[in-house]
Amino acid sequence: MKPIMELDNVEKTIYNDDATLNILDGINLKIYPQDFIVVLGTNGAGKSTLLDAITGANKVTAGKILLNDKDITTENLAKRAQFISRVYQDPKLGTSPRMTVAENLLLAERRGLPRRLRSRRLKEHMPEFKEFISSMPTLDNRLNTFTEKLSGGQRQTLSFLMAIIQKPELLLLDEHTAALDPQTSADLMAATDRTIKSKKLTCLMVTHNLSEAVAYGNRLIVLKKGKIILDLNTEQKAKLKEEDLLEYF
Ligand SMILES: Nc1ncnc2c1ncn2[C@@H]1O[C@H](COP(=O)(O)OP(=O)(O)OP(=O)(O)O)[C@@H](O)[C@H]1O
Repeated sequence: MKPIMELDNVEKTIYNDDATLNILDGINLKIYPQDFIVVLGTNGAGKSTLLDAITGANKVTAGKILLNDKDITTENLAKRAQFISRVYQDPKLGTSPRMTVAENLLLAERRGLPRRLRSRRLKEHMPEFKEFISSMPTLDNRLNTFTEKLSGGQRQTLSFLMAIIQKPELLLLDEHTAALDPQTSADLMAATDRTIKSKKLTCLMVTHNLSEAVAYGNRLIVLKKGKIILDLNTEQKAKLKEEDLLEYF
């Protein structure tokens, strides 16, 4: 099987006045279709820098990034955003507060299309959006609610739906449940997992939550000081227990 994404010896080096920091230090990773890879690591391990390197928010200093065999190492954020989407930790990022849930979904569905094709006829899309949010009970009957009136959990759920509405080649989840209360976080995580499976998405998820890391995904990588120090495949991950991970922290 061909990988969707390949990181080949990726490095991010920062030169300070008196020190050289290897924030990403020779990352080699192949992400295959329908992989759900969990990324764990202590604070400062390089997780956000890795996601920034993949999206193009931060350019790498060495190595190559391939998307479906095409070298995208020098492509900018906007170009890559057609294929790669990201959900952040902060419920305020990713959604427009003064727009309704349905308007936000329309914006996400039309993103990247030429202006003349960005239909303003929201009404026509309502049945489709109703169906689209039906798997997310927390957003039931909320299509006409202004986003600023939603709870943090509802807003994160909307951010997640906006990130997948165009079915990205690669979905990046950047601790997307971390800012929520434990029950809301668990509910969104379970809904995320169901959706990734049913829509056959390919996903890379950063988390600090060890039980989530054990329970979800088919692969697990641990980052430490910019290097991948553990890379478990599906079989190895199936045998994994939470306590096995403690030694890496
Ligand atoms: N522009 C920069 N200049 C200097 N140091 C940087 C820069 N960007 C990141 N770093 C450092 O690189 C390391 C990795 O940062 P990064 O944010 O990727 O870690 P992380 O694993 O996402 O951490 P966290 O779990 O705290 O979010 C940190 O030590 C950080 O201070």
